[in-house]
Amino acid sequence: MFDKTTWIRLPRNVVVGHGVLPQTTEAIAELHLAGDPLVVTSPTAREVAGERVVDDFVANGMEPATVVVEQASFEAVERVIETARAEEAGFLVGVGGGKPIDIAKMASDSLDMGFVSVPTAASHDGIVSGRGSVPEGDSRHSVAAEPPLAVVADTEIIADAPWELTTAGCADIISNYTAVRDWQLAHRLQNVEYSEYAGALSQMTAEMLVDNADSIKQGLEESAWVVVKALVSSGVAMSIAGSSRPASGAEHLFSHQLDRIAPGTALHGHQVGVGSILTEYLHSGEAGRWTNIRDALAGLGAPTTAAELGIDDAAIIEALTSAHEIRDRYTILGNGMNESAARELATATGVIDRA
Ligand SMILES: NC(=O)C1=CN([C@@H]2O[C@H](COP(=O)(O)OP(=O)(O)OC[C@H]3O[C@@H](n4cnc5c(N)ncnc54)[C@H](O)[C@@H]3O)[C@@H](O)[C@H]2O)C=CC1
Ligand SMILES: O=C(CO)COP(=O)(O)O
Ligand SMILES: [Zn+2]
Repeated sequence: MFDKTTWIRLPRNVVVGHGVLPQTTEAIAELHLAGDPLVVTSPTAREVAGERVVDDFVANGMEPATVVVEQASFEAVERVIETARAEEAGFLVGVGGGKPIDIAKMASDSLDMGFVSVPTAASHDGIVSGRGSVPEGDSRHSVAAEPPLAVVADTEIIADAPWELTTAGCADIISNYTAVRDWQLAHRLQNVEYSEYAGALSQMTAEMLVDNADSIKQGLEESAWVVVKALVSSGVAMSIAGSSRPASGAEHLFSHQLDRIAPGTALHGHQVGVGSILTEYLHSGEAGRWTNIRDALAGLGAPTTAAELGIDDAAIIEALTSAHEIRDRYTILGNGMNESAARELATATGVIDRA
């Protein structure tokens, strides 16, 4: 008997473009959500977009409340949940970079409430996905959470964000190459369920971003457009898969370990980009495609070395040798790398200098 079931949870309205922020109210009206919004934002994002979103809600006859969060923590998620209950909010709107969006996403999952994502930076694909990432104990990877009902990405605002956030978003997309490689390997070796559609979409998204690299330049608003579209596509791939597998393999495990070993030093996307150089080398060897990944990252102005990440060599080796331990996700790291193999890999790829 055929007994497969799948739920693909996707945003209904995705609005991307120059000056679309005021269309947030319209994109939400179409969703027929009941009640008033609770806007979850951060101090900077409030200035660049949050206040305007609140004013537009008021102009449309709503009574919005606001919570300003600074850190991605369960304490912040709890604060949002309590405020939503106290204010009797009907739905949540995350305005900002990855942190306020994750917090709104996680809170809406607990509250069983609709959630809308208004990214002010294109820093990674969490701004459009149904995955939430808040550190808990030793865990840094994402978990299933409420996907946004709508995404409103104003490229004028995103293009004005610090450039490194955009190059981090690019690198998060480029890392899809190795994530899919790891997923296919896990399918072949461990019979992990693989989705051809999600794998192909994720891989194509990385290819299209690299093919369009010429239009990704500091000061060009088109860059924000290209990167946001790629992040949406990557988020859809994760929704089709029902997991982060299409966009997260060993390069993400490496990055999650760096988040523990050297917290707050480098951006998520930049770390996974360097991780991708390393794991592509493991997949295809010295003559393989790792140089294409490195050159694509370098061309976009994303880091390709430990020094450019601002992370010391010892932390790179520690992350490489411990990354296989942190999640039940089979990758090219297998049962783990020993220290000499990790050092050889990191020096062969130029991520660290030979001692
Ligand atoms: N849910 C998921 O699947 C994923 C979640 N994450 C999480 O996302 C977080 C990192 O995301 P980020 O976006 O880097 O963090 P973030 O929300 O802290 O933003 C980074 C910085 O950019 C500033 N910023 C944002 N937009 C701006 C604008 N338009 N103009 C000026 N400044 C602006 C913010 O104020 C902040 O200082 C981490 O907590 C990480 O764990 C990372 C990857 C995937
Ligand atoms: O960052 C992600 C995809 O780009 C999410 O991956 P994780 O599930 O490893 O956190
Ligand atoms: Zn990522």
